[in-house]
Amino acid sequence: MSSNTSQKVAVLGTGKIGEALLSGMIRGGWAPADLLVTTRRQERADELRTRYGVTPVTNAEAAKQADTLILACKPQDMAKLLDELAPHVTPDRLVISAAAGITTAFIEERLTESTPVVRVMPNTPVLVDEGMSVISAGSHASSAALAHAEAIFGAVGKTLRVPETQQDACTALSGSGPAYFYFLVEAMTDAGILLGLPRDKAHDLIVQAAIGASVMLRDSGEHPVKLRENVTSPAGTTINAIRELENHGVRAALIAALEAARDRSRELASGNNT
Ligand SMILES: NC(=O)C1=CN([C@@H]2O[C@H](COP(=O)(O)OP(=O)(O)OC[C@H]3O[C@@H](n4cnc5c(N)ncnc54)[C@H](OP(=O)(O)O)[C@@H]3O)[C@@H](O)[C@H]2O)C=CC1
Ligand SMILES: O=C(O)[C@@H]1CCC=N1
Repeated sequence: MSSNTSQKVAVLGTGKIGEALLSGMIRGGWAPADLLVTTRRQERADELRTRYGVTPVTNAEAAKQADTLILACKPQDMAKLLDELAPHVTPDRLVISAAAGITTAFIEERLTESTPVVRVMPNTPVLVDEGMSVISAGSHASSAALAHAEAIFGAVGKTLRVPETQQDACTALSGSGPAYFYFLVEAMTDAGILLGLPRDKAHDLIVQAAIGASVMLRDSGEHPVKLRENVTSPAGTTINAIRELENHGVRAALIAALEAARDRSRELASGNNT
């Protein structure tokens, strides 16, 4: 929904993801006058007002003034935020949570009965309009509510609807996903250093390989196995590297890593917040 509908959207807990979303919404045509933000620290509120022209308010004011409330604090801070909001949120509001692990039921049981809640798992490429936001409806969210969430998060990348039972898995794959690629780039750049390349050249080579491979994955329609086979010449260089990756259990490590991320997402929902 764009600014000409005069719907107000508030981002509550405007940190990294909240700001990324806010900046994307403004790029996508939302009027800063229709965007409210809440923060814990005054200096952060001032920073957001100066940078984007949005209006900092308290959580209670956000609930009173905004039609859509996007909860973007850490899962560990969610219960406290909901305690502050609960007296002020009426069921004509749409509540969207971007917090890992937090279920729509967790939110619904703390708000006025029948308040529509949508759970979204974005990722940091929303900063460059290449995000992926995975969206699920709570028990009182209509298809219009889902479409509204899609309009907001669709301004900064793609969206995908899934049943909420798949959200923890999607968090492991997509929410955390960019971190794994950065980790690979970091490790492969170190390999370049070992092989005698200057760090800046190694970095540029790996980043461009990542961009080229990503565009081919997205646009070629080929299976990743086929794309990898095309690089892997008989008795060539690549197969020697692949053998080492398999010897070191990299495939199994990735499977175990994503399973651990999925499990942590589940834990956050069950109140294990340490
Ligand atoms: N980072 C990522 O890649 C992704 C994060 N997420 C989810 O997004 C959420 C935010 O993550 P991220 O942006 O990284 O975290 P940040 O810590 O950057 O942002 C959270 C913000 O919430 C503020 N805050 C906490 N409690 C309150 C409150 N009661 N009232 C107002 N503001 C409050 C914090 O203030 P202060 O700065 O003072 O602590 C902080 O600025 C998390 O739930 C995370 O699971 C989802 C997808 C990807
Ligand atoms: O690490 C985290 O918990 C958050 C959620 C997904 C990405 N970052």
